[in-house]
Amino acid sequence: MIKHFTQFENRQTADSLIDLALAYKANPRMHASKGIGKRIGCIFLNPSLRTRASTQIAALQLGMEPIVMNMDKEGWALEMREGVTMNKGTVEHIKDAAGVLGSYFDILAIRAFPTLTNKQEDLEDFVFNQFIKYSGIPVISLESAIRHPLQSLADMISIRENTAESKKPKVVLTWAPHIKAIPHAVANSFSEWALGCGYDLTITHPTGYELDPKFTHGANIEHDQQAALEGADFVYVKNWSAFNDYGKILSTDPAWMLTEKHLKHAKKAKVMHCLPVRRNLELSDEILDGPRSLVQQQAQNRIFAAQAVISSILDGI
Ligand SMILES: NCCC[C@H](NC(=O)CCC(=O)O)C(=O)O
Ligand SMILES: NC(=O)OP(=O)(O)O
Repeated sequence: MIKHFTQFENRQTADSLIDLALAYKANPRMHASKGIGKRIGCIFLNPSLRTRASTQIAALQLGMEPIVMNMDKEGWALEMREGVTMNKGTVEHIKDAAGVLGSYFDILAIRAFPTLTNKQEDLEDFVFNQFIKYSGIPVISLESAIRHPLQSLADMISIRENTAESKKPKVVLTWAPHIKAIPHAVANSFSEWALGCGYDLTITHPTGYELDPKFTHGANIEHDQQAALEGADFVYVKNWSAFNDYGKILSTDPAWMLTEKHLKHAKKAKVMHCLPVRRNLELSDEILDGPRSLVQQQAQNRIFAAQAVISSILDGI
């Protein structure tokens, strides 16, 4: 039983969510009436393909009614700050909006990306936490300013499925080039979950791309990408913008894009990415279309990750 799902809690909870997700993968309708009469609201303040579809499928497989609201495009502009005179662009205060949502739904799920300009606000996960504060019901993160726990849970499921029981895999998170300033959430959460699940994690990136140490404490940081990749069992490819020089792009060096050549000393490595991926910028076609790629499996596991999380929250309602 869990209340909110916003981050890695502990190994035991993670292991039981992974077990439950794998049980749902084997038998998606095994609790088809568990959520009958219950409603989940999925609130998107940013675009999504996988999270939007997989969360609805997960809820439907439990008998729940999902309602999706693209508040960024179709909702009133929300005021998040306390005590302001709303005489500018914002139309409705989060207190009022989240209060209403809390009365309509049994579970609320929110996607709220970072500003990448206001570091303090992003680090507090301000927008996401305003929904928790004012809705008064269980909340699931669909990717907040600093974390993407449903993605990480799906990633841990995918690693488990591709690891022999006796083996402790070497997991590498490698930075990749991008043309835009990209959030830290996926990289933060992947590090938090991989370390929390007891994996041997190496993170490699150009200097200046150090992540928030709160999420990477215990990982081996290696600036030499070749050295980091040696003997890897799993290579997670992801771009993120600088954390210290907040939200900045410090490098677009194409040499960091993972290709087969980079994996000559990691012959068995499986390659992961949360998607969407910019082909031949972040990751090469040859890898994405080849036998190493786990990206489709990861995306499929998003359904069962969400189903395990929703089911565990339903246990407490
Ligand atoms: N939810 C999965 C990733 C979402 C987001 N990617 C992006 O914004 C990609 C945008 C682009 O490629 O233009 C991220 O990395 O946090
Ligand atoms: N991986 C992921 O969260 O994808 P979407 O942004 O499409 O939901």
